[in-house]
Formats: sequence, structure tokens, C-alpha cells
Amino acid sequence: MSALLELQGAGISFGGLHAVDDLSFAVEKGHIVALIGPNGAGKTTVFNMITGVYRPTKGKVCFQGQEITGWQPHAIARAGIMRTFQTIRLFPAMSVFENVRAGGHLRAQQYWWQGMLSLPAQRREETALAERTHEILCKLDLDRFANEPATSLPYGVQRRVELARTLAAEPKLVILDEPAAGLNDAESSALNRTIFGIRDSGITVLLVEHDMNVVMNVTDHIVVINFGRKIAEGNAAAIRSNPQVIEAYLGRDENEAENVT
Ligand SMILES: Nc1ncnc2c1ncn2[C@@H]1O[C@H](COP(=O)(O)OP(=O)(O)OP(=O)(O)O)[C@@H](O)[C@H]1O
Repeated sequence: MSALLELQGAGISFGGLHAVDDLSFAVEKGHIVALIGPNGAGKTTVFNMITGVYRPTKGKVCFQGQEITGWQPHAIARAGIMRTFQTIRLFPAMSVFENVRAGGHLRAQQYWWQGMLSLPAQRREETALAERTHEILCKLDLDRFANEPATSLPYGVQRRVELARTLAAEPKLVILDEPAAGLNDAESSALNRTIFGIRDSGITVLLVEHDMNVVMNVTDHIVVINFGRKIAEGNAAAIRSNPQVIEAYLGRDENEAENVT
């Protein structure tokens, strides 16, 4: 098995603060990996370094064996790393189908002016995109909402639409930022199945999540950071019983600690 994504000694400072320092970990192709840590540990900053929002001040980020440190976010997205956000960012005037299809346009080979001319290649691509959109909607149990205005739907459904839109761009690696945030227990269990489905369709998953039901039940590998540094990594059983991990959570917030132990 080869690493799809690798951070090698990556770090970034804001003023005097080392938000992330000397961080190394790998995400193997076909795995579901979680990055966890107490509030303010640096998880979002790591995502921002991977997706090109922040340029690391130290170390490297490699994707498919190629260094991508310092690439622009759109170039990193084109290379196959797509992310979701904690806050919903759907197009309010569009239906569920149109929102998801919009994600697929990122992968489209034709240009807009070719679309205006309605060339055969463009028409073929649009048909293929519509079919693929429909497939993704079925897979995420969203087909019955296809024609509904996206932002009129319940919160849990809107989050699924966002995920569907990200998948429509055919990423190789999808980064999920707290996908269970705001979901009830039933929705969170359904999310576990969805994440397995994403992995089974050949997409590698990296997620940041506070919901330990998701973290402990779906992941192949967990990386734990605190104060911007890695303190542990391993499978769910190893992480659950790791004294440094327990201390990191206990030191900050007893409720979170209960979730880990
Ligand atoms: N642009 C920035 N400028 C200055 N400091 C920043 C910036 N981005 C992050 N930080 C700091 O870096 C540290 C890590 O923040 P980060 O948001 O990555 O943590 P987190 O683990 O994602 O937290 P949470 O779980 O609360 O979302 C914090 O001390 C934060 O204040």
C-alpha cells in the first residue's frame, strides 16, 4: 500500500505562535483516517495547509508522491483533493440536483463557450454529468429531493447535499470537516454508512471530527494532535487506551475525555 497524502515535518507559525509544528503523518490510499485533538489543537490549520489555504512555513505536503507545498487551492483541488466545510455553503437559488451537478463542473473538460455553441462533445459531457449526478444522489439517498430547493431542506439533508456536491467533483481524497456536527444520533449513524460507501467507491477519506461514535467506528487510522504536535497515532483501540491522549482530553474538557475513554 502506498501513501496518497503525506505530511513531512509540516509546520506553520502565526506571529510567535507555532499553530502546527513538525507534523508528519501519512494517509494510505483506500483508508479512512481521522485527525483528532482538543479545541485549538491545530486541526483546521492542518486542513488549510493540505488544501493550499495556508502555505506551511516548514516541511512538505506530498500528494500521490508529488510535492504540492505552496500550490494554489484550485490547483490542489484539480489534483484531486476536495473538502467540505463545517458551515453549509450551498447555492440557495438552486435545486439539490443543480447544486450537486455544479460540483461535477469542476471536472468538466469543455469550456463555457463550447457550451454556448452546443457542440456535440459538450452535449455528451452534460449528459454524462447528469447521469453521474443522478447516481450520486441515489447513493446518498437524496434522489427524492432532487428537484427541491437545496436550502429549504432539513439541516442533516443539506449536509448530505454538500457531501454529494464534493463527490461529484470526483476527488481522489476527500477531506471532511466535522461531518457529524449538528446531526442527531440516527443521522450520525447514517453518516458512518455514507463514509464507508465513499471509501468503497475508491475515494480515500481524511476527517476531523469530535463525534467519537464516528471516529472510533469508521476509521482505519487515527492521528491525534495537541498544541499543534502529534501526540499519538494508531487504530481506534490503541488510541482509546493511550495515556497521552486521555490526558490531552482530560486536561482540557472532561466531557470530551469521556467520549474518548
Ligand atoms: N490565521 C490565523 N492567525 C493566527 N492564529 C491562528 C490562525 N489560524 C489558526 N490560528 C491559531 O492556531 C491554533 C490552532 O487553531 P485551529 O483552528 O487550527 O484549531 P482546531 O484544532 O481546528 O480547533 P477547533 O477544534 O476548535 O476547531 C489556535 O491557537 C488558533 O488561534
